Amino acid sequence: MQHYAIFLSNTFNKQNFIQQLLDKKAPGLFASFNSSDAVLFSAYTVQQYLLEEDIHGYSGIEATRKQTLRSMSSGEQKKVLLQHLLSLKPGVLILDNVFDNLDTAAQTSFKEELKLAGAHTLLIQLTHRKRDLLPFIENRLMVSAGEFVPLEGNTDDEIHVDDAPVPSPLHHYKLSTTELVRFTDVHVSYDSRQVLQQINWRINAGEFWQLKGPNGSGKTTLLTMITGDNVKGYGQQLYIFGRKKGSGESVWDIKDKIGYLTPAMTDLFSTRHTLLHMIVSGFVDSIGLYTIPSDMQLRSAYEWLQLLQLQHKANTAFSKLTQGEQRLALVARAMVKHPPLLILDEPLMGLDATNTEKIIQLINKLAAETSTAVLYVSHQTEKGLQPQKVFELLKTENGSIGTIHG
Ligand SMILES: Nc1ncnc2c1ncn2[C@@H]1O[C@H](COP(=O)(O)OP(=O)(O)OP(=O)(O)O)[C@@H](O)[C@H]1O
Repeated sequence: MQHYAIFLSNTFNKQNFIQQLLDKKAPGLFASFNSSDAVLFSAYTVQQYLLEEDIHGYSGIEATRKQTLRSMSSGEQKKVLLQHLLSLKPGVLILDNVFDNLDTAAQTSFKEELKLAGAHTLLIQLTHRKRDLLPFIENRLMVSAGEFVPLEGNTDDEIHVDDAPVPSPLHHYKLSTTELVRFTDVHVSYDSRQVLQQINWRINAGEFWQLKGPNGSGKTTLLTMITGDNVKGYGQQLYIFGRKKGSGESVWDIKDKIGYLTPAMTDLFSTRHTLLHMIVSGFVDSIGLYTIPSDMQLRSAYEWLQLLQLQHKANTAFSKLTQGEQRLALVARAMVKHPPLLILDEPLMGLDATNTEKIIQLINKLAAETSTAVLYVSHQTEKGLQPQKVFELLKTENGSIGTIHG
């Protein structure tokens, strides 16, 4: 079987290439794939099944699970999708950034399953990270001047971001406490299954934390309890910005003090908003800009674009930017108001090595040069990221427990 692993940069038109494979109109080297039906494993496919479940109450891939797809963690959703696609015994399986969101154990078991599947299914792996290339695929390609050519080098390149200062805040938050978040002996169960036990964690002003843990360990659950999007905190010793959960605090007050980024937000900006307006919208927490920005806000947004070295794209539609540029802009948007707490949920998902490095350097800089507390969430240790402390979730039979390092 002639499998292919293709290393891509974020500038390649991946969607178009995938569509050609699905339509059996693949060009040149890949024309031999056109005689077989292809299926796609990607974050987009998961989204499609979630939509299906939202509309019809059933996605069609969760048959072996009692739980809905929507309530599963992102890693669990990907595992279910792979099982489903492999059960179809497709002629061609396109793997788009297959290891995103997966912890080390899941990556190992995916590699084994894909190797077995490779005996009867042609695999085309598309990845933005060389370290994710499937070891058993010998045909390794990259794109150069629009052509597929043999891959050069086995390590990801490194880059450095501009050293301009972080723009100053336009407004200073007045908080009654320096303790932004406190969990004391907090536990969470879903349908009588305990997923978190005895969580004890404090996040103080200005600290730089990483929240880490394998798939399904409860990272999203903890995050949504902090942002006010999860009712599990009520009646427990959970304090957000000094107020006990359920003591009449407003969710909008909480959200006002938090800057938030998850890669899924990218799709929300599909309209014609310019990059500049998208950054400004961070001042008012809207998705896109619907109010007239003040001169100060516009000036500050330009300063952010300077830091990102994207001034020349200020009036470009956000949807027309490369994936790396969009992600840089979303970090800036979450940070423009210098919130007391900045939450970055898997901010590197789907990025190539160059953009990964840029975002990590930007995050380190924000944490070091501002008084914002940064909470970085991912399942793995990120090379180059410099959190002061790590809150690590470890799964046990009775739900995850948290340990603190650093
Ligand atoms: N509404 C819900 N109903 C039932 N189970 C749920 C619900 N929400 C979360 N869970 C379960 O709680 C556990 C923790 O999920 P959570 O999404 O917090 O994990 P995670 O650490 O963010 O995982 P991942 O890295 O895969 O995104 C998972 O086993 C998930 O299936």
